[in-house]
Amino acid sequence: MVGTKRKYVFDFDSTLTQVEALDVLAEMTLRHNPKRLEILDEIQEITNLGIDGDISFTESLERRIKLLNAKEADLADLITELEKKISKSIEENKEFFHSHSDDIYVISCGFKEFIDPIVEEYNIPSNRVYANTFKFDDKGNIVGFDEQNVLSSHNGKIECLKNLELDGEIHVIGDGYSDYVMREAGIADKFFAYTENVHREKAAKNADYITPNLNEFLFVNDLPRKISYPKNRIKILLLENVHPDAFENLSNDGFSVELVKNSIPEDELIEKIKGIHVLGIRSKTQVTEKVLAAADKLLVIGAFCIGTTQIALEAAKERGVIVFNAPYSNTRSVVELAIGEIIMLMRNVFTRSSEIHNGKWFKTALNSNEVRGKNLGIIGYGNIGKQLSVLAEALGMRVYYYDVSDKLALGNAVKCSRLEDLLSISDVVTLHIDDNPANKNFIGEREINQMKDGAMLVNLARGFVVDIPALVSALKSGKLGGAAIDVYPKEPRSNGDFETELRGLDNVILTPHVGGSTQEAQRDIADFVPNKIMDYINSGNTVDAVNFPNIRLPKQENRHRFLHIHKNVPGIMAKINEVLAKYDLNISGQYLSTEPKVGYVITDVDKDYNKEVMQALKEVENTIKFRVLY
Ligand SMILES: NC(=O)C1=CN([C@@H]2O[C@H](COP(=O)(O)OP(=O)(O)OC[C@H]3O[C@@H](n4cnc5c(N)ncnc54)[C@H](O)[C@@H]3O)[C@@H](O)[C@H]2O)C=CC1
Ligand SMILES: O=C(O)CCC(=O)C(=O)O
Repeated sequence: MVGTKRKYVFDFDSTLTQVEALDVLAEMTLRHNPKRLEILDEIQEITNLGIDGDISFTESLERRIKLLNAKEADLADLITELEKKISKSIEENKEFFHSHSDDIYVISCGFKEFIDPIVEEYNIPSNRVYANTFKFDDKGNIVGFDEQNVLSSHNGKIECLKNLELDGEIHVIGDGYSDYVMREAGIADKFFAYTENVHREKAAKNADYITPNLNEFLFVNDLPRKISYPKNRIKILLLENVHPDAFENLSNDGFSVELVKNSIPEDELIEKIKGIHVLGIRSKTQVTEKVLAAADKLLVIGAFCIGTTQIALEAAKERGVIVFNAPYSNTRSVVELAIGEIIMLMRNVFTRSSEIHNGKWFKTALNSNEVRGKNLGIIGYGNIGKQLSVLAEALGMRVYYYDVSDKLALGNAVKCSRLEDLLSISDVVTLHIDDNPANKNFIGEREINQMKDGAMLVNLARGFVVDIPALVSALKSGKLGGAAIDVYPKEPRSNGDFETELRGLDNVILTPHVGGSTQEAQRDIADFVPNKIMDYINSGNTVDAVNFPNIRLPKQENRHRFLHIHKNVPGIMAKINEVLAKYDLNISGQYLSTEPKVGYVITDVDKDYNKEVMQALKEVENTIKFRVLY
């Protein structure tokens, strides 16, 4: 055991465990009581009044025990329940309790009958647990508590700690007012407000330090801990109203997450990005080289969408910033909208609908056609294009497709090797090419002229791929029979006014870039992208990264993991391995993946090593980023 001068005094309820034990006991004993809910509320209120110091603790205890109606026999079940409710970060750091056992005390206003067996697992013996004890009658009913015990009285913890006469610096870790007062009374040196389970304003306000979990406490005190860096220190900024599930997923894993509704312009982002470890965006936020240069802590960018050209991907790579996207989450949503729009355009539905909105009845079959048997030309036969192909065939359409890459036809779809072949045969042309800047003005006057007279154009890809003035003039002249446009060369950063030359034209469906905006897609993205982010932060995995060598890593158990991102220059791996050899590390696995510009090497090592090796690895020439994970 390691002996130190410092002593650690832990509270029990809501600190070592996630719950207040007497509340759990009440849930059990009142299970069959018809007034259960009322009594539970009352007990909870009394608990809080006691914890916050608003009524005397003795009074709180007396009133609760009376309402509890518990028996000695209930305690075994309570202990079983509490064993399942140990605070997450306490459970993770069992090793700390074992290695520092001699310096750890529990001072609680709870009861030894259930605290002792719980903390025994954490190597804290009964003689270092200070708590109340129950009084039982001869039938085994809990009828009271030992009133002589100082802990049953108001501010009893002060008295208890004083009586212990501990030497050395005393740190108190707890969630309530009764913990803080030990510091206020001058018998503890520091009070850490423990907020993993409950954030009590009074305790937090009076704390020397607010610790959201034990990892943070161990980190700031440089004590042995399960994880290298407390997750609450990792700051995540999510822009553009990403689905709240993303916030939940990332916060539940312990990260500090901020949600912002809109996209923010470059100059604001340059300021806001400082100190941020993870940035989440959708299609509007431009992550430029200047933004990346200001991003002093940035590790990952999550694009909560498919497209990633809004991000300076190369610059991110060179700075060791990994980019993930959600390549499939909104595919189906785009496809369904495309199908709907194709039918609406072919039936001229929006024209008819606008007429009625304007008070005009015009029943006609003019320019209204079924899609069955018509030719659909899909440009870009990727994830969206292919799925659309299958659904369109199911509706009886004849599908033609064109793609720059060689793509296998699904169903009876026919591949066109020249764009003009597709344009000249299609009744509806739909664009699903990617957001590569080279696709600018992909459909212009020349391509429109190659289309059938009266054909329809659908664009759910990117605004810049269509030359809008050419489209407007083709719609006005009647060369094209209609269009459905979801994306625009310039889109606003947030909801509000918007102007486009396409406004007011007949049989033109205009939507505000909502192809992927369904509950299903956004929920799926909010699951997919955070998982990628967490996987990289927590274990170094880069599988599915858009701009980075992909490495799928095995889980490391009982090892430390070195993540080294470097410029891919000759001899760099030799230098890294030279350092590892110099410090005599025992390597259990090494994984390397490189791209022309960067290399990513992961080394799993035995836990005992000279920590100077970390600085030495950071100093290897051409190192971009270095992290240790455990
Ligand atoms: N409106 C919206 O809300 C949404 C729009 N999108 C857009 O849809 C695009 C396509 O998405 P996915 O199908 O998932 O992408 P994908 O990458 O699976 O497919 C794109 C296909 O286009 C092909 N392509 C690229 N340039 C081409 C060209 N000049 N000529 C012919 N083929 C070309 C590629 O070879 C690839 O097969 C995304 O890049 C994004 O810009 C995606 C999701 C939602
Ligand atoms: O809904 C979004 O934020 C963008 C959808 C999109 O265009 C994409 O996923 O690339």
